[in-house]
Amino acid sequence: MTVSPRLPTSIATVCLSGTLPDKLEAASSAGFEGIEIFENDLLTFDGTPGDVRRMCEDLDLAVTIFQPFRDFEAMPEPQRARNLDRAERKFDTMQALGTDLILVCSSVHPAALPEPERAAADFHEMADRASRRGLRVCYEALAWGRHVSRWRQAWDVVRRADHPALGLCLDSFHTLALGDDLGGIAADVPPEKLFFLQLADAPMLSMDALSWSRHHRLFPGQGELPVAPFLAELLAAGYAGPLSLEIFNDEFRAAPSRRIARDGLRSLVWLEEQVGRAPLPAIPALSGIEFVEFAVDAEAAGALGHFVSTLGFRRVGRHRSKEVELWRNGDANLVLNSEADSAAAEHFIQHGPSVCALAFRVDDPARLVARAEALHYSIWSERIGAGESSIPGIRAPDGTLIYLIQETAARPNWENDFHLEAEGQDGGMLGIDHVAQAVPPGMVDSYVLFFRALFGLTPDSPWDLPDPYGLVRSRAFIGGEGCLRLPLNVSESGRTGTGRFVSATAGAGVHHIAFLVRDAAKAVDAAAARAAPLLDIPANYYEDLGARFGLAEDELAMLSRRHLLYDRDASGGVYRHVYTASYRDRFFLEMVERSGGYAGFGAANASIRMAAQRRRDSGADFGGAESS
Ligand SMILES: O=C(O)c1ccc(O)c(O)c1
Ligand SMILES: [Mg+2]
Repeated sequence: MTVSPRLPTSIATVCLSGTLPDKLEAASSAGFEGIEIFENDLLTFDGTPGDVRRMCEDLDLAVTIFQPFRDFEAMPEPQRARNLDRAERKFDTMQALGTDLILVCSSVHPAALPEPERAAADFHEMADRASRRGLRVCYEALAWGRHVSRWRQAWDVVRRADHPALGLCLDSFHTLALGDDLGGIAADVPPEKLFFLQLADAPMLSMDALSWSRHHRLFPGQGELPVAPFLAELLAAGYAGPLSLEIFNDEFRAAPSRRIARDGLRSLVWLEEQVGRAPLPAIPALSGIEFVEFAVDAEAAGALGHFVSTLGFRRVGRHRSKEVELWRNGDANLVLNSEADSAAAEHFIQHGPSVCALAFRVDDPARLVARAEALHYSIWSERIGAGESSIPGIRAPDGTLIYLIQETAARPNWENDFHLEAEGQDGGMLGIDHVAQAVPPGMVDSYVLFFRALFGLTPDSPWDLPDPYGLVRSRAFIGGEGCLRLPLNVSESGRTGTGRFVSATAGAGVHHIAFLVRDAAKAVDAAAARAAPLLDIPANYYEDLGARFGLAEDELAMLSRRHLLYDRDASGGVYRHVYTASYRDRFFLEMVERSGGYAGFGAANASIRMAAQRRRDSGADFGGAESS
């Protein structure tokens, strides 16, 4: 089979924030080849269409389409004649803009007639006038169109109109939102009638199509619609025009346009891989989190070291050439980095004591780096001393580094980089179970794309977690057959734990690290003996737990005595877990025991945890100098 060359990329101005020049600049600098000029962006611009054309030429952007032209077809006179005049005026604009294609979306006008032959006659006339100027027209079914809402109805009109300057525009959202598909399009529609393609994804929501479309569209890969099969089918039918993104999204409109444009281009690179067009370096096997690295200064390193020591961590190594400590409990590693002039130091200045890097174990780091580059993510390599390991890092959307550690049969060789001081002792932890991040509302979709497109993580079902001061929405991303678990938490309220984290640290980042233990009860007893700042859980919780799960009295007493939280899934898998108070209102730790294949995160207990943390934090926060 011959692999066709990749199709030109394009993005609609409506996807991006800012003025028209900002939008063009962002699209061009992200690497798009084409731009859809959304009419409103032209109307609000105080230059001429010719100025827009020149800006696009300077930025190497082709104007792929001018859109939308609304409420055109099947109107009674005199609106019919007026609409054709209106079209002529828009043709003038198109010529000045330097595009030959206009999109007409299906009419929502109450007076539009339900007669496809009338619509076809109008389109024949419009296309005829367009073709006299070397222009073309394409017709798109809006999911909420008055008489035309499906692509087959739009095709029926285009077929009847039978004019070479008239074709179809397909938009994945309008088709997929109605639960429709492109079934049979290759048999019915000749390729030369497939004029334009708009790509958009969206989360599954139950709401009317118009509100869904105008506020919740996403780039392909960020939502849940089957956009890749949609594209594959259209390519099989012979579509050869641009791949153009058309996203109406409230957060995109407010976010920095360059980040959003970059994500858009990434989504198309990923989509072309999904449909087998332009393969990327394959995703290597991921097998867990080798370490979590904190950016600290000397003072914070002391306090944080004390904090984690209450969970049984011990300092086991010092870096051979840098101010970096390795703390370990069993197979869980924490790195405390206070080295000046490093990525960690930069992170510390911007965010204070916080997680600046995660290290994933990967069977082929170089291949993942190549994939990251193909997806336009930035790569970081830290300055190293002689003989030390060079560990590649990838920048996450908030600037946190994801280091890639070569997975080997044995544990990675920390000896290269660290003087190990206290080997041999084992605090018994089995590793890092999951790492949750707090993300500001406008950043979530960037993370979703990062996790899915780069690492191939799959999203778990979303959860609403009620904090006493607002709702936290949570969604975990899972990879490596469950070895890698990364919940993302977002809150519109600045007063929730998640919201306060985001403002305290000026950005996104890790606010919770869970360690896997063999026996939660033993782990709690040991931590309590070290005066760990564990949360107090109210008696009401255990009352309800007993009622919900029918736990035996002695088991319930065992849990409540230790303030252990408990969850059980439908197939009997059990989760026992305990949380600490937060470290300076920033992040907190958890110890978890999983049995019977439990795969969740105890989401049912999150509200109990958040309320307990607020009680705790409004009293004495654990600052490291003293516990409880
Ligand atoms: O929401 C709209 O009106 C609208 C306009 C033009 C489009 O291409 C579209 O998909 C939707
Ligand atoms: Mg559209």
